[in-house]
Amino acid sequence: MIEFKNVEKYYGKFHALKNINIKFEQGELITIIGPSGSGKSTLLRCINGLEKITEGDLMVLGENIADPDTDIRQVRQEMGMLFQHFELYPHLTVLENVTLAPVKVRGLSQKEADAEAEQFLTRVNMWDRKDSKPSQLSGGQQQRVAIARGMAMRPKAMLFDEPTSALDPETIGDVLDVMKDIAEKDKMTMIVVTHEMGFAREVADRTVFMKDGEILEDRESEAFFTSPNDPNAKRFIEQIFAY
Ligand SMILES: Nc1ncnc2c1ncn2[C@@H]1O[C@H](COP(=O)(O)OP(=O)(O)OP(=O)(O)O)[C@@H](O)[C@H]1O
Repeated sequence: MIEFKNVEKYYGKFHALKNINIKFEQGELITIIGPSGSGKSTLLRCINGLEKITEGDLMVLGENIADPDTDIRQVRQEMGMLFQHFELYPHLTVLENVTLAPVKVRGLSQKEADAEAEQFLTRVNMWDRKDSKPSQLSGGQQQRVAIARGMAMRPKAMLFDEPTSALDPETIGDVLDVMKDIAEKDKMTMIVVTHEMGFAREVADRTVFMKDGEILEDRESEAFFTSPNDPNAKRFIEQIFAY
C-alpha cells in the first residue's frame, strides 16, 4: 500500500534520505526508530506529502505521489497523521473536534458524525469529556482525542510522529494502549516513529532502524530487538536499555 523506490530527499544541499527502498503492507504496524536527526520524521512526512521527495518513486494507496499530476489532497484525506503536539482546535469542544472533518470533508450529517464520534471517543475513553475544551485536558487525554479525530476520517493508514514524546510519563501508557487496540481490532496500517522501545518490541510487527538518512535494518520486531544485525542498531538499543 505504501512503497518507496530509490527515494532520495534533500533539504537544500543536505541529504536527508538516502536510497530508501521499503514497502509497508496493508494492516501492518511498523515502528521507525533511530537517533535524533536520522530522517525518521522526514520519511513519514514524505508519505502524506508534507515533504516532497527529490528523486525516486513513492507509491501511496495506488498513486505515485512523486508524479506532479497526482492529487495529493485525495491521498492525504485517506491518511491520518498524528504529531507530537496534539493539534486540536482550542476553541472547539472534544466532540466538535472529532466531528468537524467528517461533516465538512466526508459529507456526513451532524447527527451521523455525532454517532460515529461517540463510538470513537468511547474507544479512547474520552466520551465522558465530550463537552470539554482541549485546555481542560491533560496531554495524554488530548492525544487520545486526536487519535479519535484521526479515526473519524476512516483513514486507510495512520502515521504517528512521536505521539507520546511530549507527554507526562503517567499518561504515555494510556495512549500506547489505545494505539495497540486500534492495531489489533481494526487491522489499521500504522507507521509509528517512536522512542518507546517496549511498544516497538512488543506491539509492532516490524521495526525499521534509521541512521544518517539510511535504513540500516528492517526486521520482525522481536528478532530485531533480540539480536540486531547492524552494529549501529545494536549500539543504539544497548544505549537505550542501559538507562
Ligand atoms: N525543513 C528542513 N530544512 C532543512 N533541514 C531539515 C528540515 N527538516 C529536517 N531537516 C534535517 O534533516 C535531518 C533529519 O530530520 P528528521 O526530523 O527527519 O529526523 P528525525 O530522525 O525525525 O529526528 P528526531 O528524532 O530528532 O525527531 C536533520 O538533520 C534535520 O536537521
